[in-house]
Amino acid sequence: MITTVTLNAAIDKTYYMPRFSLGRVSRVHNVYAEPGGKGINVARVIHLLGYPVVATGFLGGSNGEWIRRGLERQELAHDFVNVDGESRLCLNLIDESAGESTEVLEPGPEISEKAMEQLAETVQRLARQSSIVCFSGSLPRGVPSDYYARLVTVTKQAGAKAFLDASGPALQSGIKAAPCFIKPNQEEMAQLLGSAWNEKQDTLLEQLDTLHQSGLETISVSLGAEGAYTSHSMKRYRVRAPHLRAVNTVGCGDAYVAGMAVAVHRGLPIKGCLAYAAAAGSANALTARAGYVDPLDVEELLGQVTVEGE
Ligand SMILES: Nc1ncnc2c1ncn2[C@@H]1O[C@H](COP(=O)(O)OP(=O)(O)OP(=O)(O)O)[C@@H](O)[C@H]1O
Ligand SMILES: O=P(O)(O)OC[C@@]1(O)O[C@H](CO)[C@@H](O)[C@@H]1O
Repeated sequence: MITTVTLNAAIDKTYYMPRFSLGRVSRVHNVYAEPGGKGINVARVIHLLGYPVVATGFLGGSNGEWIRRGLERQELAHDFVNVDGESRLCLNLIDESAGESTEVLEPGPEISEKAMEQLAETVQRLARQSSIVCFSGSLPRGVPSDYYARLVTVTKQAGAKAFLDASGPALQSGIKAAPCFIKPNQEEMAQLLGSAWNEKQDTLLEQLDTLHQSGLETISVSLGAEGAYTSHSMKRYRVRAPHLRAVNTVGCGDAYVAGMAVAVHRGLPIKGCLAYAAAAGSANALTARAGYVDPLDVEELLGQVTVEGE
């Protein structure tokens, strides 16, 4: 099975409105409310693709209870640690006339030392039964930036592969534990390398090699509609995503991670993994909800993804 870890779970609300203007009243005509946060999205996409998955992390308060009930409705297996305080609400405001999305993300609850210990034990137990453990998203308050590194180490010691999709100090510190796979987008990659991402710049590619030397096997820089650039064991690949009419691109990165996890779990060769990950990411863009794919879309888009490289 695959385990996903969401430290900062959320009720994801997506508001569709004809027009959104700051400082004005905006009326919403369509609302979706879903259990979310990046790792929960990854788990849902893995489940929709037909593979066994368990979601863990922290849940708190009545929002946490709402998320738990939502996971049950979606038949998603879960094993969360209860915390004091409230799990957060994340808003995605979609302005249909401009075709723009604005996200408003709460910081999440304060996490105690005791809850962090409990989650480390849960991750160790689940990792022993898993091929892959995916860590995704921001850190709620009180969680130190090296917590992902600790959980990645626990995962590797338990014999599973660790995937990490984080940003800023959490990513910077997490990669010190050498996860098997990371998926920064261009912005996150620029933060990590200290310079704007440019796949033609040799000095940046050399920095990727330094990351490989520290044990990181696969680095996918996701590029939205442009696809992804991947460095795998010092070999380079360029994936072109299919052209499509995007409905909602929030969660595309999570669907990409889910596709990659499924493909690695199935033992596909690297080019097959990259194509499947991109097809899953692109399929998410076709759905109104964040962190959803129709498996038929994934199969169809797989035929339209191209992978160039070694
Ligand atoms: N507009 C689009 N058209 C086609 N494919 C897309 C589009 N946007 C995203 N994708 C697919 O999804 C993958 C991941 O997208 P992206 O780089 O936007 O992730 P992200 O920034 O991490 O997203 P998020 O944080 O919202 O989950 C891309 O590599 C691509 O395959
Ligand atoms: O604050 P984080 O954890 O970085 O991001 C949270 C979030 O924006 O990411 C998902 C889309 O990838 C949404 O479901 C969720 O609301």
